[in-house]
Amino acid sequence: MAVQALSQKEIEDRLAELPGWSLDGDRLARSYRLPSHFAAAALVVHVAGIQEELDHHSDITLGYHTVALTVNTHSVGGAVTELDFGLARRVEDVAPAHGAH
Ligand SMILES: C[C@H](O)[C@H](O)[C@H]1CNC2=NC(N)=NC(=O)C2=N1
Repeated sequence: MAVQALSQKEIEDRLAELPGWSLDGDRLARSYRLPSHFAAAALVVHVAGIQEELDHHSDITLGYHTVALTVNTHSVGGAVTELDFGLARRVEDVAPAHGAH
């Protein structure tokens, strides 16, 4: 079945399982702090690999000791879908190993 926009309630239910993530306008968002700039850059590269694997891509901003991600699903007009939560969960799985919090 084609991917569908999630309802507000479906988004809230899924956000409750993803501490640190929030809805920023029409995008799922999270910022991480990292112990160094290189650690932040390494997280970006790791996430890029996951995004290529999933064929689903966030907008990522690399800061000094920060990485900020926002994502929605272009193919449904920029709504939040299960694909966005799938990416968020994968990022959560790898972020701690980079010292992200
Ligand atoms: C052709 C390719 O599958 C699509 O362009 C993918 C790539 N990455 C994507 N990323 C995001 N965030 N939304 C999409 O709809 C999307 N579509």
